[in-house]
Amino acid sequence: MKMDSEQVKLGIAPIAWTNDDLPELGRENTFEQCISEMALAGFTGSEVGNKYPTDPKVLAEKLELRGIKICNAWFSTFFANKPAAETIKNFIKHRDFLSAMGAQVIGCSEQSASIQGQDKAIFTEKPVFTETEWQKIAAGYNKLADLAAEKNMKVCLHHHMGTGIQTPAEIDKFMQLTNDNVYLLFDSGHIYYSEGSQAAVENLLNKYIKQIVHVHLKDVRPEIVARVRAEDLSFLTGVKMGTFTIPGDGVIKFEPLFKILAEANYQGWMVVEAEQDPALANPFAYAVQARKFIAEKTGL
Ligand SMILES: O=C1C[C@@H](O)[C@H](O)[C@@H](O)C1=O
Ligand SMILES: [Co+2]
Repeated sequence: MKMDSEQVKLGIAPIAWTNDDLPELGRENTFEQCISEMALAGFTGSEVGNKYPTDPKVLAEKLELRGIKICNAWFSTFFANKPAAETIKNFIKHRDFLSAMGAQVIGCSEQSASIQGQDKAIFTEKPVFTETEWQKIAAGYNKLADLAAEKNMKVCLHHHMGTGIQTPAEIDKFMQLTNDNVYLLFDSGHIYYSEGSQAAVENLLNKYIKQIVHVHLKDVRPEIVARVRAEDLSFLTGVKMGTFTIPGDGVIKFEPLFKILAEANYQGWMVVEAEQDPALANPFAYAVQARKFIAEKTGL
């Protein structure tokens, strides 16, 4: 399915080079190596990792040399279990940094009670929000959306394993409770991991296609997910074992996803995000392979 390169841009996340959730993975990889290899592999966008310069001017100079733009950076919200003012204060700083970098979306995840970074069984110990918590979350995201709009930006929710907004029902609840200016970040890997079927991935994309403003292209190795489930392992143990990989290297069929996006005239970034152990999965080699796969399937 052909996609229009004027409308859809391709990025890649630094997490394959250096994993912020597991700093021992890729500690040796430098920021310069990471962005140079992204560019060499044919990507024009990146998200932000913890080795990136925090001064927008310095960061922009390094990226411009390589033809790369910042398209998003992860932001953690804690509306259910901390005072809203705390999240809002941090959000404004994050928003202003991303705005200075020219990004148009802000991908957020509700991290209250999240177990994604903890040594807990990912399939059985995730949080479930109470009605009061849902109300706090919805009010908080409505506020963030208004703050983002002040800079002509959009807030989108990253549904994520190990959080209270992981399953289709939880995503539906979030989208119903929030205003129309709160959008969705679609992550193919997280919805497959949660539900275990291609149908769930396609259903979510189809259902919210008009409200999806950012896409993470992530593939899943089902044999690793089966072990994580059978042995009650944590999310990060799974990552180290190879839960995720680049599109085209796992179980997800990406052709139907590209078709849904193209037919809906999706405009925005698609970001390859495949955290693996860089000592086992060379990030540059995987980036080149991912870029080739996307070119073959979309013409981008
Ligand atoms: O967008 C993401 C950011 C990472 O920190 C996270 O754990 C990863 O799985 C993801 O989808
Ligand atoms: Co993601």
